[in-house]
Amino acid sequence: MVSLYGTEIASRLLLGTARYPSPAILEEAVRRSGTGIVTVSLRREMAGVKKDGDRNRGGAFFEMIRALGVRVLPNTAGCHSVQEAVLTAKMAREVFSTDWIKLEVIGHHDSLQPDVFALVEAARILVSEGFKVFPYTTEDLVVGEKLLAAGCKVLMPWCAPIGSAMGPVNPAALRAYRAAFPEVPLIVDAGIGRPSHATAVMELGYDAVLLNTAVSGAGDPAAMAEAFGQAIAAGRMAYLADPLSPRDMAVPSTPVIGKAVFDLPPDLPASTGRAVA
Ligand SMILES: CC(=O)[C@@H](O)[C@H](O)COP(=O)(O)O
Repeated sequence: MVSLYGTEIASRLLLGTARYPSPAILEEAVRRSGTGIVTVSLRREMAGVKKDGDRNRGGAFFEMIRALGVRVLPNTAGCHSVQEAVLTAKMAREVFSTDWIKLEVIGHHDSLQPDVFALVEAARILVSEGFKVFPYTTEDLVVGEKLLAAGCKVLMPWCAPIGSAMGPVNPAALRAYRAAFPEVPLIVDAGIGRPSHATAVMELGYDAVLLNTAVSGAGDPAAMAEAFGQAIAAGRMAYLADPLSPRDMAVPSTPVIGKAVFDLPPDLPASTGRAVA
């Protein structure tokens, strides 16, 4: 269970809904992942409506998402300014009847790195209008503090650029971020490529993982979704089980007391009591 804005969610995997080979495969992936939250890009779906002229396209997709029976976290993917993000969030609130919003304000064309200045500003506006904001951010500690001061109760640092599948490129920064915000639910968002990446960030103590491309772009998205569900649960269990820290020196894993002796020196009295193998 993870608690996000006072709502208890059973799965620690948040799944994106973009770029699946078909709606049926998306549905199957959601089901097999065990996720309790899917994120949906309002802007992307509405843009699709404009492009192909099919005015039902966006509506049909949103209906299908609603029918999945999981919580919807609309997102502002593709927004590049405060105004655009705020407007998209308001439209999403109407379409999905939710005050939850995953806030993305993209600042850099190639890396899709968030514009953290605009992000903080948009978060401040949306919180003041009653939204529960999930900000997609970098692992910058100061930006994290400013987002909390703006009223965010959850932080979502990236582990690598969106869609890159690189996995955690800066584990030390993610560790420092976790340590800096011990009481805040932290969700790693973007850049995860494999289930082992998700396990690794969960072992650092992150509360959940949000991912899309690693599942939708896999050869078998539904099977990959299930693998991610299990990997995230395993990482959480390992974190709670208090894993060892790495050491520089070898430490025998077999106890030496009472071990068998293979070649006793000839002058050793039998009274030493050492076993002879
Ligand atoms: C779907 C969504 O919200 C993405 O913008 C998100 O950041 C996931 O990134 P990946 O596709 O790299 O998992």
